[in-house]
Amino acid sequence: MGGTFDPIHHGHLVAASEVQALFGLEQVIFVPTGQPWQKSHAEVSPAEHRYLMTVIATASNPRFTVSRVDIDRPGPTYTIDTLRDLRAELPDDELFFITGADALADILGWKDAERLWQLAHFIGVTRPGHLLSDKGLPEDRVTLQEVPAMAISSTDCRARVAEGEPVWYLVPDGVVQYINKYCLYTGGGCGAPPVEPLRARITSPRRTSVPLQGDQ
Ligand SMILES: Nc1ncnc2c1ncn2[C@@H]1O[C@H](COP(=O)(O)OP(=O)(O)OP(=O)(O)O)[C@@H](O)[C@H]1O
Ligand SMILES: O=C(O)c1ccc[n+]([C@@H]2O[C@H](COP(=O)([O-])O)[C@@H](O)[C@H]2O)c1
Repeated sequence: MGGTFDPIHHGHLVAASEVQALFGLEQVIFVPTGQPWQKSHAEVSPAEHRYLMTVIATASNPRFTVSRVDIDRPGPTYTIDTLRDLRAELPDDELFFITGADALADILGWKDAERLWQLAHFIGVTRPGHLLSDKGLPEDRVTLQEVPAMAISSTDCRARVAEGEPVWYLVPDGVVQYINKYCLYTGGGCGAPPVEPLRARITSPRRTSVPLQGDQ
């Protein structure tokens, strides 16, 4: 499932969980966009924040994982590249791309749209306020799927935080706390240290200030 996830919310998670169960998918890979070229760049939070919120939101589900392919690839994010990268990582697996009704309606305007169908099967899910239709799309490569209606959008979540309104239960608890910690969506930072790519921290040497028993 590709998305800007700014922030990830329960609408994304319910749709992914429902499709995973109905289609018997081994795993759902959440792929936060690097530079979503159809959204105003100035308004999109740094990719590392969006990636970490997605990791926090999905951590408890053994069928959910998060990929860095889009945020590690420079330049605008195109699904044709996402699917090629995932295909290279998973050469033997069948790929499904989960997308909401609003995104599905625009898909013919995506880069190399006519080639997308060779790389994955597309599952379009219902979304309150948007008509779900596969008109003009190849029938054998697109499946429409009704999912429990969650009238939540990232836009609304950002607006609520900016107004000082709660986003509890619209997004996972850990994401609420992450938003507060880094003062996201408030129009200014709050002195929290900037996030570094997780990769860089994992590869740096481990240190402990607590001497282990028997040391000295
Ligand atoms: N409530 C929802 N129900 C079903 N699908 C959703 C829902 N919210 C988002 N999606 C789908 O999830 C994918 C990623 O969405 P995205 O990260 O852009 O979230 P968003 O809520 O639409 O964000 P924004 O409000 O910033 O545009 C898209 O395919 C979108 O259609
Ligand atoms: O490939 C494209 O041209 C393209 C254009 C717009 C959106 N997408 C993908 O659609 C998914 C949802 O995007 P968004 O902007 O609604 O978060 C995400 O995976 C995007 O990379 C892809």
